[in-house]
Amino acid sequence: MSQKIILASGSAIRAELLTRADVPYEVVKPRVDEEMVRASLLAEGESPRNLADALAQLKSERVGMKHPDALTIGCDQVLDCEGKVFSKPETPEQARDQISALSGKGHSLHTAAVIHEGGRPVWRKSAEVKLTMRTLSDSYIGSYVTRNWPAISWSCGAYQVEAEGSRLFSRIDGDYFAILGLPLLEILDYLILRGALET
Ligand SMILES: Nc1nc2c(ncn2[C@H]2C[C@H](O)[C@@H](COP(=O)(O)OP(=O)(O)OP(=O)(O)O)O2)c(=O)[nH]1
Repeated sequence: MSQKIILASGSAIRAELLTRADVPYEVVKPRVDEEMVRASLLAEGESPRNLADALAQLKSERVGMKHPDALTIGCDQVLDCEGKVFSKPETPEQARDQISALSGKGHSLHTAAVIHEGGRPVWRKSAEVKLTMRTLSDSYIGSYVTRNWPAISWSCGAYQVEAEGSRLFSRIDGDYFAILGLPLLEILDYLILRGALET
C-alpha cells in the first residue's frame, strides 16, 4: 500500500491535472482565510513569489498536521502585473476590468507548491510564468467574458489558457502546468522519488 497523497486544495483544475496523470489522491480543502493572510503579507511588503510560497505552505500545513503520515500538497498562485496583485474575479464586471488592466502588458503568474509530511514541510517548488497579453478591444473583452463566465471566475487571471484564453496572449514564457496552478512535473518527480508513484 503506497503512501497516501492529499491535495489540500479546492481547485478543480489542480485536481484534474492529478487525475489525468493517474495519481491516486484525496482532496481535503484547507480552511485558511487566504484574503486575510494575503492582505497582511502584502502590507508587510512581501513579494508575490514569497506570498504564493507562504500561502502554499499554510494550506499544506493546515491539512497536513491532521494527516501526518500522508504527503499533503498545498498550492497557491499569485498574479502580479506591474506590482499590482490580482485575485479571482467575483463578477463578470470584475473580470472585464481585470482583463482590461492586463491588456497590452506583461504579467507574471507565481505558482508555489509545498508538500507537508510528519509535521513539517519536506518539499517546495516555486515557478514563475511570464505572459504577454495582446492589446484587446473592449468589445472583444466583453464578449470573451460573456462567453466564458463563470468558468473564468475560478482563475486568478480571469482567463483559461487551455480554452479560448490562449487567444489573449502573444507570448508565454514558462511551464504550462504552472499556469494552471500546479508545478505538475516537479510534483510527479518528487512523488516518484518517494516511491508514492511507480514509473
Ligand atoms: N483552468 C485554469 N485555471 C487557472 C488558469 N490560471 C489560473 N488558474 C487557477 C488555478 C487556481 O485554481 C487559481 C489560483 O487561485 P489559488 O491559488 O488561490 O487557488 P484556488 O483558490 O483555486 O484553490 P485553493 O486555494 O488551492 O483551494 O487560478 C488557467 O489558465 N486555466
